[in-house]
Amino acid sequence: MSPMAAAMLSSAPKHVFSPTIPPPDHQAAPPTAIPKHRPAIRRVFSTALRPTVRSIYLPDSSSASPFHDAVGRSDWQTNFAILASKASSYSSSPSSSGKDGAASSESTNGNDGNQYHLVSPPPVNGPNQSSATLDLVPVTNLPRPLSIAYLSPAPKHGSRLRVAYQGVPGAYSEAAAGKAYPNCEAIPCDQFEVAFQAVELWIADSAVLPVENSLGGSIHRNYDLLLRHRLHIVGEVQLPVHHCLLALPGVRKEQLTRVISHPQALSQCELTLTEMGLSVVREAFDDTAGAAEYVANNGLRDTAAIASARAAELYGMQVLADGIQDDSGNVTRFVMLARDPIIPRTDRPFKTSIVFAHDREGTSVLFKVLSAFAFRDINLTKIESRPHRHQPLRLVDDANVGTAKHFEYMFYIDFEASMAETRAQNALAEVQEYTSFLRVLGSYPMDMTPWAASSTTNSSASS
Ligand SMILES: O=C(O)C(=O)C[C@]1(C(=O)O)C=C[C@@H](O)C=C1
Repeated sequence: MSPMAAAMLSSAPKHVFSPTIPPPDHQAAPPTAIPKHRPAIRRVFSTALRPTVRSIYLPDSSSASPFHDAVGRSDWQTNFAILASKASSYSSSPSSSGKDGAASSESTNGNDGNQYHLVSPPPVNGPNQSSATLDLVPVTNLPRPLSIAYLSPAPKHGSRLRVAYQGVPGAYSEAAAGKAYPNCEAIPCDQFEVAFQAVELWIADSAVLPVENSLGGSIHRNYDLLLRHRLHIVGEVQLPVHHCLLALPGVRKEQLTRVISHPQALSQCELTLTEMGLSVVREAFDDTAGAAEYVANNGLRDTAAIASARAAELYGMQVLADGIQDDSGNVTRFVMLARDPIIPRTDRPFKTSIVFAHDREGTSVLFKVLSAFAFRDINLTKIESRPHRHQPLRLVDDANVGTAKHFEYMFYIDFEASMAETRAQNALAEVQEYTSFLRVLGSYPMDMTPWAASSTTNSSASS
């Protein structure tokens, strides 16, 4: 890899900031760092068996220690978090004098039933020095040192790869996680942002999140989060999305007054729902499978959910109509995110994702950026613009009179080339000249797996 590519991929923060752009909201936590001032993620079980990462933000003062409860606890909790909270939960004992200048040491039973080993430091000024602070260290269950195995993004210690996704089991994102990382342990998160945090806090090894759908378009929230967080795109998966209309067993279409689902799913089925002649209001829900679970848990006989066939199975729902997406070739593209970038290669098709902003007036900057790729015959597969949150408006007129303002944007581009290729490095070197901010979000293998259009088309949607 050339020095330029290496610099771009290994030290993203170095080349990304311009004086006009403040640093991101927070940085990825290094493995051993305990997030003292970071909002806590706390686990809440919404069903007895299903751990879901939910973002309930608590002020740090609500925890007895800065470590305790700093990360969500659950079955899949990493040894990191267990170690961190153990290390912090050893309570200090009332003070006790040391004996005759030597460190004292004796055993006692703690309130928690553990046997503790009392250790006091030697008194500094002789035997009568009092109130040496005691550290209580449990004799049993001593904290074990971290080993290199826990510092690896890949689970070399024999466990399965932990992959965070947004939604609950049965969500399309769960299926995408399974396609991206076969045999992974999929970790449900209640929000996209929580999935980012789960990776940053080493609760998960990777996250798989949707960025665009062939019918519904971009999932803007994830574009914004890509910029606010420091994770790298290490891959992509395209998932055919086949929607079903689900209702409680025995419910007929005529009884329905409401359809709930993820906004993307609702928009992907809009025409079909209308054609089906349903007299229903549409309501947004956090995710498709969560909508099905909600209908099932609350016994709602007037409400249907748009979700997958797997969600129907999981939550005991009846499939009223199958294949209700407006196009049989409905596909959602997901990105795979990790704490570290992968090394770009040239032996297979790669894609690179970048984001940039410019602070020069005039529209020709965008034209120049695009021409940097066109000139080198690099195909662009996606362009997205998002409001520049730190600098939403630009004053064109110094006098600030009239309406001489225009919106400022961040531009996201995906192009078909690897950062290991000279033409891609040269294109980015040129782009850097025109822009005030440039960040490579990732250079990763393209998903080339052929997928068949859904065999069930919307015309088969029937009760
Ligand atoms: O709600 C789900 O099941 C999701 O996985 C989310 C999501 C999305 O955000 O676009 C993923 C794929 C489908 O396009 C519909 C919804």
